[in-house]
Amino acid sequence: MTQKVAVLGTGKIGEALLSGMIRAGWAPTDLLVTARRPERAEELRARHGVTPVTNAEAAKTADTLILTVKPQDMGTLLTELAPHVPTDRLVISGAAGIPTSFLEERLAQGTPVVRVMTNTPALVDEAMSVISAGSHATAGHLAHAEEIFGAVGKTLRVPESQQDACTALSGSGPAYFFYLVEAMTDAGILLGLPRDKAHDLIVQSAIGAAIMLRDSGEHPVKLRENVTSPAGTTINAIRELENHGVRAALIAALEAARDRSRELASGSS
Ligand SMILES: NC(=O)C1=CN([C@@H]2O[C@H](COP(=O)(O)OP(=O)(O)OC[C@H]3O[C@@H](n4cnc5c(N)ncnc54)[C@H](OP(=O)(O)O)[C@@H]3O)[C@@H](O)[C@H]2O)C=CC1
Ligand SMILES: O=C(O)[C@@H]1CCC=N1
Repeated sequence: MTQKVAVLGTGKIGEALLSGMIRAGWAPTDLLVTARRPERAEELRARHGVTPVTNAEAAKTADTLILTVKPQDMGTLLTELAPHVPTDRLVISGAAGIPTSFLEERLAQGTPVVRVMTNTPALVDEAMSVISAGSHATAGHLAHAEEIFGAVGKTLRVPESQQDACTALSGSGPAYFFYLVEAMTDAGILLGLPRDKAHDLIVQSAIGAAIMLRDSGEHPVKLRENVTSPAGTTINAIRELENHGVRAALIAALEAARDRSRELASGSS
């Protein structure tokens, strides 16, 4: 029997997931979407050939519901959905901070819930999605969530107690790398390079470094040491990074992201 999947609140992350599922072979006719604005629903239909429905219709029709609204909109969406979700549906939450218990308390007793934190590289099938079971989710439900999110990249199962930390690392993670590229491109301009050349040099260096990190099996310290020649250029840069507390700043930044994820747990702003 065909499994229907509905993405509810199809914004940036919902659409990234949806497009990846279609690239991976899901039939658009088996994918339902909901949106708050009619023009957004039509945009999704035109772009992907998926079927826009109401939240209630999605709840009644789809076997799996993936909720990709903002944490602050989750309470309202669940209030609307709750009367319509049969307990044999799998409900997946993609929202930062929101614990599975938040959904379980608002849905019918026994509804299986899975929490997933993915990231925007889903757009290029290189997402990192971390997956945790709620109290009624079985191994089969987790495997189904892995199948869906596996369409857009890697998946990893973690205890739910680690979800806020994972949100800080990989959920928000791409933003830190974009920020670094932005800052390093500015440095290139200071050093007299045209912006487009500086951008290309930094992006290719980032891609090369990322592939080495993934494929070489070497520790990042060893990879950095290999670049850092005695009395050379790199060590001068590293000294400045240490002088400016960049390592401490990153630790503090990720701690702040983890804390914000915890704050979002109640779904309030
Ligand atoms: N952006 C990211 O990098 C990541 C985001 N996330 C999580 O994904 C979720 C979505 O984030 P993102 O995609 O960036 O946000 P978006 O605002 O792009 O997407 C959320 C969408 O939900 C719609 N919406 C809100 N309420 C309803 C409703 N009741 N019924 C139907 N649609 C509704 C919004 O409509 P409208 O357009 O009218 O506001 C919007 O299109 C968040 O919970 C976030 O924590 C997780 C990982 C990474
Ligand atoms: O900034 C946010 O809250 C979302 C969650 C992870 C990435 N973006």
